[in-house]
Amino acid sequence: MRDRIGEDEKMYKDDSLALHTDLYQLNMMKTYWELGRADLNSVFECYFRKMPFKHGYAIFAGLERVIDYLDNLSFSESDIAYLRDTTDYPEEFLSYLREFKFTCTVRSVVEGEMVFNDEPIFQVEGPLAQCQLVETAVLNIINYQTLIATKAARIRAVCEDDLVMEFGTRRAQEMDAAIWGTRAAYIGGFDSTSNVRAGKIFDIPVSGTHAHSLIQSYLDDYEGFKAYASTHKDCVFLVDTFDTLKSGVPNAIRVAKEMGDKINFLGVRIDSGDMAYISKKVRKQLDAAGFPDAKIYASNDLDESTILNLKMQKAKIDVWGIGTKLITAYDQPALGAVYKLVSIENSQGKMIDTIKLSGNAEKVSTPGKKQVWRITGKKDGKSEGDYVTLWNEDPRKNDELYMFHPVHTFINKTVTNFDARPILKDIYVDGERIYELPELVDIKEYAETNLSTLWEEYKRNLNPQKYPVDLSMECWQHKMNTIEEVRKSVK
Ligand SMILES: Nc1ncnc2c1ncn2[C@@H]1O[C@H](COP(=O)(O)OP(=O)(O)OP(=O)(O)O)[C@@H](O)[C@H]1O
Ligand SMILES: O=P(O)(O)OC[C@H]1O[C@H](OP(=O)(O)OP(=O)(O)O)[C@H](O)[C@@H]1O
Ligand SMILES: O=C(O)c1cccnc1
Repeated sequence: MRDRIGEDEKMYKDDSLALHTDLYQLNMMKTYWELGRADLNSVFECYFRKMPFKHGYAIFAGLERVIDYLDNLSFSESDIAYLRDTTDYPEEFLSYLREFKFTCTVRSVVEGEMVFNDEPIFQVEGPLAQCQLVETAVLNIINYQTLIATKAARIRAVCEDDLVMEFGTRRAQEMDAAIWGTRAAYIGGFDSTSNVRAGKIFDIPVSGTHAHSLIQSYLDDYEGFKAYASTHKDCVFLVDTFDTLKSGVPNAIRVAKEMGDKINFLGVRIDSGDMAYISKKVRKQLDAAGFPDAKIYASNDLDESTILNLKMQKAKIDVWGIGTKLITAYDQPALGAVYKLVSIENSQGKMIDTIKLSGNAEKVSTPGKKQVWRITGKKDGKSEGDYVTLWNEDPRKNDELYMFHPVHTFINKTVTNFDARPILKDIYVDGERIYELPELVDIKEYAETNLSTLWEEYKRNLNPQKYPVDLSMECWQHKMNTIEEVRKSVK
């Protein structure tokens, strides 16, 4: 009998995340282990192929959770017992898993960094079986969090300096998505969350108004607002339960006047109807009643395109509450990041770079262990593009850099007077973590300053210019040679 928390609970007391992987990873580990290949040195790299939401940049998020996963990666007794019950793995292999210790070197871009398609954003180097095991969880985490941080950045871009509140928990794809999605949204530019636990765990500012149910429970706007106001100092009244202009706002004003200094009447929230039309009317009502500083909050299936449209219509909205469309990445539910083997030790102990071919030129992987360099003009501090090199290259040694499109090579430029910054940083060296996680506010601030190095042309939400992600000549030539070699070998 396994050691369960309770009869009805599926969780195990010693639950671990080691089995948060696809069965095929364990099956491949078994092959490597049985045939003496488990400890061959290997390099895997993670990247995505298309910009999410057709946005000009993505914001990397997920490293904190990946670190939490890797720091604690080991098979528990119940994991081993489960595998014993459900697979034909021999005891020796189960013992190998029981002894498992993560000893890889991990490099990653840091959270808040701008990242682009077709460049490595995460790299794992070490024993083949270990690199293989972590693929699923690493992709699971990075795919989701990077997607949400990017969606948040798109929303932040149209909201300009307005406050943006995250309201997504109730619509999120379960609890983990709510918690980590909220954190990613904060990195991407949101100001606060409604999720109190996320506030507690990550120190994100928590904020909120009240729901229709409060008003419904009193069957009346006035009674509902009065009740809330008599029990809270800060008040934002939800005014659209029955009739925004005829009842909601007039009663909010009445209560605000009656309560005077006893409350901070922060404003009203609108959650339905034509928000351009209604917000303008509401603004007039509040101003006429002597509350020019009261803010108008809006929510209801908002996203960057409705917000932009509302702004175009000169809607008088000051604060935006965003749930569903952010937390579910409604218009693009997956980032599509992949994790590919780029180099493997052969039987003579030599590293051999590998490739995955495809009929589609953009899907052909780039062989070899690589670094990504952010190239920035020294004069203006603006990013010129990312330059992907083989590991042993250092563009800082060059006075000028020839940057060309890896598929359409006629698109090229020569860059001089530049800084080159390697963006893949050491996180673990031989299994030992050497990277200290920054505070979340610092990550958020980093994302913001990082973004200021990007030309406006790459930042607009609609049809942005394509930011260059180029291969160094050596890296490109190496890719061409490898393609040629593989083609010959399969003939
Ligand atoms: N002026 C506007 N311009 C563009 N989009 C708007 C405008 N006003 C509201 N919207 C958006 O249009 C959608 C309207 O949703 P819907 O048709 O469900 O109306 P609703 O007001 O929520 O309905 P109900 O009154 O039944 O709650 C929402 O996504 C909302 O954010
Ligand atoms: O629209 P979203 O972007 O997803 O933002 C979250 C939504 O959640 C609440 O509505 P809900 O109907 O769940 O509860 P309510 O009774 O408070 O309106 C809130 O009023 C928002 O409309
Ligand atoms: O505080 C709010 O207004 C809120 C919180 C969650 C979802 N919708 C609204």
